[in-house]
Amino acid sequence: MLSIKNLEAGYGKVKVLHGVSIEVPKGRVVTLIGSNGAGKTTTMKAISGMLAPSAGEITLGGKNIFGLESHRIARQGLAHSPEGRRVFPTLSVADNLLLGAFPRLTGSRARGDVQNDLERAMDLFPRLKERRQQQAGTLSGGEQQMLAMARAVMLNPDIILLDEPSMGLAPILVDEVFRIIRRLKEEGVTMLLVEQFAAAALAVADYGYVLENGRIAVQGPAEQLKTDPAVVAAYLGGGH
Ligand SMILES: Nc1ncnc2c1ncn2[C@@H]1O[C@H](COP(=O)(O)OP(=O)(O)OP(=O)(O)O)[C@@H](O)[C@H]1O
Repeated sequence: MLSIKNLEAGYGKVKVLHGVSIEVPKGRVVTLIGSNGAGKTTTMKAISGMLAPSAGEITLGGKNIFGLESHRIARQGLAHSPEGRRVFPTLSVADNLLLGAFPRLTGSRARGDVQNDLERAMDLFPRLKERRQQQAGTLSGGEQQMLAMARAVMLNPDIILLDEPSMGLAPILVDEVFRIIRRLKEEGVTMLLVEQFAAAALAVADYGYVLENGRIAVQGPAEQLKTDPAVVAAYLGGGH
């Protein structure tokens, strides 16, 4: 499905990724873990076109998406729910969600029934359903984060990149986010997940990669990583 080979990217002259290779098979959840500054967000941005990668190969369903502009990559069926709360503050919750479907309406992908998808997104995110007419800018931070995630779902994508969906959320909302990820997985949605809660990410994922200083240091089935002494010591110790 999504195949990344020897990806290199950075900011100006500073190289952050030094040849990252990741495979995300169809229907699977793959997690990318690593400490602060390892390059997780940079990897996600380079895949979705928010940042222009400098070298490597990226294909989605066998088609090249390396170096394409982000809106073209979205049309190919890749949704990116970025870190932070990127919503349109003056629009309602429902209109934010409808905008999530926009790339697919203007692209070559099937239009599908947008209204149906809106109802499906509301069912997945009950908190948003209760607030569908509320201005997005007046939602709580956690709710805005959920809205950003729901908007990615609205693209009806082949794959969703989720960058720290639980960041800054109260514990009860973190549980809700993971419940939603689990449900999307049951529906067969392919996901690449970056998460600060490595244990929770490995519990939902099929496979994991550990990024250290812009390189993949360890990879393996999630079950295996959960008991890997180096991974446990660095990422699954107290507090995670
Ligand atoms: N816009 C930018 N300009 C310059 N350097 C940047 C920029 N964004 C990130 N970096 C640097 O790139 C490196 C990797 O950052 P990145 O955000 O990808 O890490 P991360 O693994 O996602 O970290 P975190 O878990 O803290 O979000 C860091 O050293 C960071 O300072």
